Amino acid sequence: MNDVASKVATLMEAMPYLKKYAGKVIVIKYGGNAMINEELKAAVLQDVVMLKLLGMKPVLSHGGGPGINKMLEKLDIPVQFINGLRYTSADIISVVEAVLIGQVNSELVGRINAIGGEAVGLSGISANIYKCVQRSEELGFVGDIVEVNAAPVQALLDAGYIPVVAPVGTDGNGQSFNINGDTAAGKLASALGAEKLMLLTDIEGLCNDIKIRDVISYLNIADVQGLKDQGTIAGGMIPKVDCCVQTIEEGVTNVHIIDGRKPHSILYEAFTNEGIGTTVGKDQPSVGIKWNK
Ligand SMILES: Nc1ncnc2c1ncn2[C@@H]1O[C@H](COP(=O)(O)OP(=O)(O)O)[C@@H](O)[C@H]1O
Ligand SMILES: CC(=O)N[C@@H](CCC(=O)OP(=O)(O)O)C(=O)O
Repeated sequence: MNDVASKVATLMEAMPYLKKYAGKVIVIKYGGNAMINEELKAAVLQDVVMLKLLGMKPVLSHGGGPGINKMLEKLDIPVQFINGLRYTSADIISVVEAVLIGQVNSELVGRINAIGGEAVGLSGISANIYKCVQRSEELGFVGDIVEVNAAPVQALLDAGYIPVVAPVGTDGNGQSFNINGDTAAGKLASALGAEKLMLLTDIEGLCNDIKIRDVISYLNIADVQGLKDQGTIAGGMIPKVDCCVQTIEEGVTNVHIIDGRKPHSILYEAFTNEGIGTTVGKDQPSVGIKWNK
């Protein structure tokens, strides 16, 4: 195929997906180590703007854990995670807000706007978007979301803006809570009735073995407990997969864990027949699992 023919073929391959996703809400979770590299960050934000230009309603729900760690180290405050969640003292919640809202959110908004999108930055504190209760004494100011007020985010989408949302919530009485970025993105996707949730991460997808990187291309949620029991789903993948399961149970049908280190992974996932990473669902048997039996 010559060069022009192959470009046209790529566009034609995208056609059914463009039809399927037109006017639909697509929530993208961006965070972790996939956020550190500047070139990749530019590619992710270009993809988000591209989705908007192609007629979709993208929402960028971000994390920023590495930035929080860096700031805590500078301040000589110890970093501690319990089952993938950050111990968040009164001092640490101030740092979390400063980094996630003051730095990460405003940087992402500025960069989207610089490449032609119209982004508006919010956190879950804005209009009580993420109403929380304390998760446990042990974790300090970590919140469990008990209610999502998606109306302000929906209003921004309907007005043509790209909402960029930080994972900080509130008890509604002025106390802020730290929320895992994946959990917040999943809850927001469910509340918006999103067509698709994409969780960008720093690995190819859910793997049988992270040393071999053999990706499980389709994960039926019925197999999650078995994979946890045999130790395949571990570490940071636990809250990520739990979030996928909950989001699917709440009615979002297209949920994907994809490699945020691969440039333009969002466009690959959305508009190519192969897709990439791990699709999580409940409609077909898992593909690619190796059971240790
Ligand atoms: N079975 C698995 N497949 C892929 N990654 C896994 C698996 N088990 C544990 N992990 C770890 O989970 C990490 C991703 O989780 P995390 O670092 O919390 O993501 P992010 O910060 O991108 O949100 C991977 O880098 C990997 O080290
Ligand atoms: C409760 C909790 O652990 N909150 C996370 C919020 C940020 C986040 O999730 O960032 P990534 O997506 O970049 O990891 C934290 O403090 O690190």
